Amino acid sequence: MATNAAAPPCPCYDTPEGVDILGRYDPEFAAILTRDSLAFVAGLQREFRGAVRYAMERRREAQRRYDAGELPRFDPATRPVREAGGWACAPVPPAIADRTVEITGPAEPRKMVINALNSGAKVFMADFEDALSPTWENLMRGQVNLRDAVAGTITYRDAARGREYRLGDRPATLFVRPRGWHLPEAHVLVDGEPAIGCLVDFGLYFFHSHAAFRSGQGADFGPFFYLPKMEHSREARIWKGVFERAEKEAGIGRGSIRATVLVETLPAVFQMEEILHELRDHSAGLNCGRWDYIFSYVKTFRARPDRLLPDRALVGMAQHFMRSYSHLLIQTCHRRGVHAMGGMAAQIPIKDDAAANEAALELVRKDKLREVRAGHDGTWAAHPGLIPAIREVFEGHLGGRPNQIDAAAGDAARAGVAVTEEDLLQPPRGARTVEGLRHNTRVGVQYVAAWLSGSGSVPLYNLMEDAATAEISRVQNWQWLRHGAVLDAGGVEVRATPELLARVVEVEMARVEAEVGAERFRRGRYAEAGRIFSRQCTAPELDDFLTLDAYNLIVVHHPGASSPCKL
Ligand SMILES: CC(=O)SCCNC(=O)CCNC(=O)[C@H](O)C(C)(C)COP(=O)(O)OP(=O)(O)OC[C@H]1O[C@@H](n2cnc3c(N)ncnc32)[C@H](O)[C@@H]1OP(=O)(O)O
Ligand SMILES: O=CC(=O)O
Ligand SMILES: [Mg+2]
Repeated sequence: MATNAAAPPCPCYDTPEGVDILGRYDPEFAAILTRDSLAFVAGLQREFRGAVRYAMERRREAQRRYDAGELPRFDPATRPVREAGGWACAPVPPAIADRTVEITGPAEPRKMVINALNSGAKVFMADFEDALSPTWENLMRGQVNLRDAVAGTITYRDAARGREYRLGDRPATLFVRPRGWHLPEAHVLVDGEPAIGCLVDFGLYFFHSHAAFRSGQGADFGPFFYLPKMEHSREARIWKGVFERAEKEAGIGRGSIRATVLVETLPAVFQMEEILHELRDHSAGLNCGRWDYIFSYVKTFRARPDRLLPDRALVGMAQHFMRSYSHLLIQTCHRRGVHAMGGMAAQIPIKDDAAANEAALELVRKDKLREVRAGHDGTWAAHPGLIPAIREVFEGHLGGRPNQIDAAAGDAARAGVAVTEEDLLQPPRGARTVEGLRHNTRVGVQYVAAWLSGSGSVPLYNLMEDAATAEISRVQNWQWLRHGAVLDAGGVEVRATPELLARVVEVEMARVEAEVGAERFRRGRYAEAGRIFSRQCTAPELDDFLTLDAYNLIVVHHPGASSPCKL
């Protein structure tokens, strides 16, 4: 009997004991997902998963207390940490003394990574978080891009436009933002369970790049990270443990790794000193993640009809609670000797209308001037086209100094120690309108459609939209419906109800279809996005994260991807 010729061995990842890869096999990804790098990631999972589970349970428990009427506040138990004058964070590494302008963008596409590194910004924050839809392809390509960026070998050819991309002479210094603690990575199983997403992001990048980074960009320090969405210093303590383990395994000095923590949840603003204290040997300061912070304000106060937000467009840094947050962050960082980073203005360049473009740039300039006058040491830019204007504002104000950490100057310092719990919680003021409900819906649906299709940051109506800004749209609609907010409809008052939202979704979906064209609408995931967004806005209980709920829709399993080969 004739036998089949031996089948070619099926390509699959070579995994250590207890690790399974369910994502598509690709030889490029296999160079990232090596047996040794996966063993490193698995070690992190096994040591820290219990602590992460506990921290997530404590988040839920705190929320139950807020739902019952308790307000977030400074913790009396950690008063000594806040009031002690005798401690400071480790000195700032010379390589990141000057962070006046930082560009952010997703770690994939590759072209964007090169553009960001060449943008003239001091730092590029490569994002696995708000700006990246965490598909397997994006995550793995992002890892490939960052490895090549650190090695200095990253190039890209845009065949359609006949353009070559390569690194310039003075690339920005790389920071990497892994996902938040709450997100799983369903394509990597450790002991049969989905891995913790941020430990996959951190672990793979650290494993492949720490040596090249430290001998190149970091000048003996690094790698550098941004840490998102924490709610309590116990979560920073887990990162400290992760860093110490990584440093030990890599044989590099304790305190090499540095991280800037985004203060972008309402509970975390009451924990800034404690977070810096936990990370004091690894700290690279704090950042005002203003968009997630607004999202978190709504989420924390989900049960309270007295905390309804006005239209999203009115909740800016001029609101008392936002200004107080930025001032307290600056005071805290400067007291402890680290950078107080500003946040993201949502405007991006407008290509086809010079006057509108100038108006957008002016808004960015004003925002940045407010930041640097308040005492921020640097800030974020969403787009390379904004960097000259932002640099001019920051460098003009700093007058040759790399930062103003020691200056004790600025509005925040002048405000003294006066930022109180009441300041931080003061409800924002402004109108609530049906147009606001419509705008939230139009933006939310388009963002979810883009995210499901693999794009985590998109331009919509001349603004940058990412997971954080989209979350505001979602939770604001939910909050208004939940509490039956009275909305202004051009002089007439109407109440937010599920029926009103259903009508708004119908009208806005039709408008989006007309704007993007019937063909793109049909091929895109707009209808699915409309259903998800509506469901989320009308859910009896608020989902913690839009991206957690929608994550299953972007998971694509290839069960034969890791050894022993099962195909
Ligand atoms: C709330 C937060 O977390 S904020 C931080 C997370 N969010 C982000 O990082 C958003 C970053 N910004 C972006 O993703 C983009 O600017 C967008 C999606 C908003 C707009 O991008 P585009 O539609 O590509 O803009 P546009 O067409 O004007 O781009 C012009 C060029 O600039 C490049 N570019 C635009 N933004 C960036 C960026 N942030 N980094 C690097 N390059 C960029 C584009 O790749 C394009 O390059 P090319 O000329 O070589 O083709
Ligand atoms: O991550 C930044 C934010 O504003 O959210
Ligand atoms: Mg954020």
